[in-house]
Parts: sequence; structure tokens; C-alpha cells
Amino acid sequence: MSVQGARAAAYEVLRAVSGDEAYANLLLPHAIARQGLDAKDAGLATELTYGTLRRRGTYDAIIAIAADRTVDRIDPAVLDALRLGVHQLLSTRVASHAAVNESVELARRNGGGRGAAGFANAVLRRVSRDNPGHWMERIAEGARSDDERIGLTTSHPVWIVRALRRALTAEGRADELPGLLEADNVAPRVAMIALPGLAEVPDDATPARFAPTAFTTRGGDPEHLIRETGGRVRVQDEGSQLAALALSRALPVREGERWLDLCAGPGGKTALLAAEALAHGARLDANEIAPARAGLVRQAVASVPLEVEVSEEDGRERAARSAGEYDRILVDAPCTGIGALRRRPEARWRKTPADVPDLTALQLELVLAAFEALKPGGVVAYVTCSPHLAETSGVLAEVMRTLSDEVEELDARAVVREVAVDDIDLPDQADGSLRAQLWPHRHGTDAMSIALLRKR
Ligand SMILES: C[S@@+](CC[C@H](N)C(=O)[O-])C[C@H]1O[C@@H](n2cnc3c(N)ncnc32)[C@H](O)[C@@H]1O
Repeated sequence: MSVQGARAAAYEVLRAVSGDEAYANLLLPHAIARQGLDAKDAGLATELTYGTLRRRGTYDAIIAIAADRTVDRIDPAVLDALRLGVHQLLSTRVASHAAVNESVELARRNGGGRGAAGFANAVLRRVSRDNPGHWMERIAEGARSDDERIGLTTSHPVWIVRALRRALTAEGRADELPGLLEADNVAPRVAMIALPGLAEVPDDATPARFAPTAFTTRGGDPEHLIRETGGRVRVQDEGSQLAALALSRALPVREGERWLDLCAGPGGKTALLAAEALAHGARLDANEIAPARAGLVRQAVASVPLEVEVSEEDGRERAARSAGEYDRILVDAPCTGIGALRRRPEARWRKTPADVPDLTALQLELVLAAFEALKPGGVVAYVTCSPHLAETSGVLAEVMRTLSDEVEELDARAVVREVAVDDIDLPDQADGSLRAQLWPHRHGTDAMSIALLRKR
């Protein structure tokens, strides 16, 4: 076992994430390959990387106390070495001396020689003197408000704590906030999909709780299963599966229906919609503004024997040139992504509240454009992997106001209950909307919001 190799891979990814805005999930496999890690060490490298990124807010507060300075006054390369060290000291069973020595070495090599090494050594030794519970008390004591305390101890930016609380409160479930914040910090089990009509849930798999297409494997290598089935078995969050099925199963499908996936990249939901379209004699088009992601959509649908044309346009323009043509359109809109923090470890540090107005403006325009592309009686599914009320109920309220009596909101909660194989707890929304809101802590899915809008 090469703990050193795993640490080196994790450190490389941490540096790229904080220095170059890289995505950990895209970079980590390359870092693991470069270090030549076996499966066990690759698992350790993943835990070190994801764990450090998720808990970064908490670790930074601890480092600031131990270093007696704010983290923005620490060299970024040294800071990443410290974060990795603190993660090992407080959240893993790695021996303290090894965690300290290795991180000191990383700081020395990458952050400016002996001075950096001495500093890192002093900070990590201070951290190692206290246990995790005590450190939590110390950072909690330093918080200036209740929300800051919650944010620091659960490693969430305060604006996300507040947005999540508001979204839970809208369902009368504010008391679930601690469970949600905890669930955000736990690596989810890898959820898989067997594309309906094209693949079966393997006999030795554990069926998921709600989506009839979803399952988890009992260990083993999902890549092997994906390859063996030619991509008809894929990795996909169960909430995403429910969102796509809510559209394809909202109403009975008539032969020859035309469907469009307007913001399709990387194509997980497109593949499921393609399988559903194939099974019911519908046709499917897809669109994705980013060419590289459009390429991923083409790969995703390659396993489904259905011709899917993938365009690379701004969704607003793509929809505008197809007025009145489609029966069902998925608008899985770009969003803050604060409902998928379990799976995207760096996401919580990337977006800020300042991003919300631009996103909601784009979401509204995409939904309205999609609505124009519907035939009368057609349905738009407006989906976000964010429960932020501005992105969910706020956009919906604006859509309903703008479209007025042209639009009817279908009961998305009833549709999801119908699709689900087991009882699913979907409380009413305070604003009276019929959207379904999924949650990591309650459903084991990303926090997807699903609304269904029908053109009268
Ligand atoms: C939430 S993701 C979609 C995920 C996808 N449905 C899936 O299940 O794999 C949103 C996508 O919208 C794309 N996007 C952003 N702005 C867009 C626009 N103006 N028109 C179309 N697509 C856009 C992004 O590049 C991103 O791939």
C-alpha cells in the first residue's frame, strides 16, 4: 500500500481545484493513474481528496486558530498541504506522525522550502494536540452568529446553510437541516441505472428505494458492468432518474411524440429519455451549449438504438427555432448545484450568492423558450439539482405569472409517487406549487426539484 502515492495524488488534485478551478472528479482519475495506484490506494486517494474538499470550511477555521492568522494570509500551496494534513489528523485513522511529516514535506517541496516546512510543522502539531470534538467547540466559540457556527462546524458557506433552511422550511421540515448538512458531507453510495427495456438490474444488485431503474452494486467495479453492457448500465443519481421518468411518464405517450432535452450535457438524463422514447415509439432530440459536453451526450446515447440528433446551441435559440414542435421538453437547467454537494466536493466553495440572479434569469428564459417550443397539451419538466427557492419556486412563480392561463402545473409529486416503487415522502410546498423536492438525507438522492408545466 502506498499511502504516500495516495497523498501525492490527493495533493495534486487539491492544488488544481484551488489554483486552476479544476473539477476533482475529472482530474482525480488522471492523478491516480500517474501515481500508479492500485484499487485500494485509489480508494484512499479519493477519500483524502473528497474528504478534504468537503470539509475545507471547517479545516480552514481550525488552521486559522492553529496558525494564528486568517487562511488568506497563508501561501496557497502550503494551505492545501495543511488542509490535507488536518483532514488526516481529525477525520482518518492515518497515524499522526505520518500525517504531519508528509504534509510538512509537501509544504516544503511546493510552498517555499524550510520556512514553509517549519510553519506547517508548527501548525499541524498544534492541531494534533486536540481531538476533533474539542476543535469543533473551539471553532463554534469563535463564530459570530448561529448560522456561522453551523456553517463552520458542518463546512457549509453561510449562504448555503440559509438557502437550505429556507427550502426545508417551505416544506415545514426546518428540523431536518442538521441531517441534510450531515448527509452533504458523506460520500454517497454509487447509484446505477439499468436503461429500461435495454438492460436488467443485475441479480446480485440491491434495488434502489424509489426509481424502478436504479440500483446499487454490492462492491465490485461499476466500470466493469458499464463496459460489459455497452453503456446500457450507467452511473446515475437516483434523483436524476426520477426527474427524467417524471417527464416521460407524466402522461401516457402517444406513438410518434417528439421530445427535446434542452440542456442535455453530459447526457445522463438524455440516455434515460432515449430508452423511454425507444420503448414508446417517441423521437428524441438533444441540445447542449458546450461542445465538449455535447460530445458526452452523443457518447451517452450511443448505447440506445435510437437516432438522437444533438445540437450545440444556446437553449433559448434552439427552442425558439422549433416553435410548437415538441410534446415533451426537459429543461434540466444550469443552477447553483447546491443540491448535489455530496457528489461534487468543491461545488460549495465555487458558487456565491452573486451567481443566483444570473442563473434564475437564465432558468426563466430557458423555461419560457421551451414552453414556446411545445405543442398544445405538451409538457415541460423544469428540473434543477438545487433546492434554492429562488431557483425553484421563484422561477416557477415567474413562469406561472408570465404564462398565466396558457399554462397548467401538473402534480409532479403525484407523478413521482406513481413512478416510485415505494412510498416516497414529498410534503406540500408552502407556495402551493405542485413541484416535487427530493433530498439527500430523506431520499438518498441529490436535492432535485422537479416541476411539470403543461401547455393548455
Ligand atoms: C444541470 S446540467 C444538465 C445535466 C444533464 N441533463 C444530465 O442529466 O446529464 C445543465 C447543462 O446546461 C448547459 N447549459 C448552460 N447554459 C445553457 C444554455 N444557455 N443553453 C443550453 N444549455 C446550457 C450546461 O453546459 C450544462 O451541461
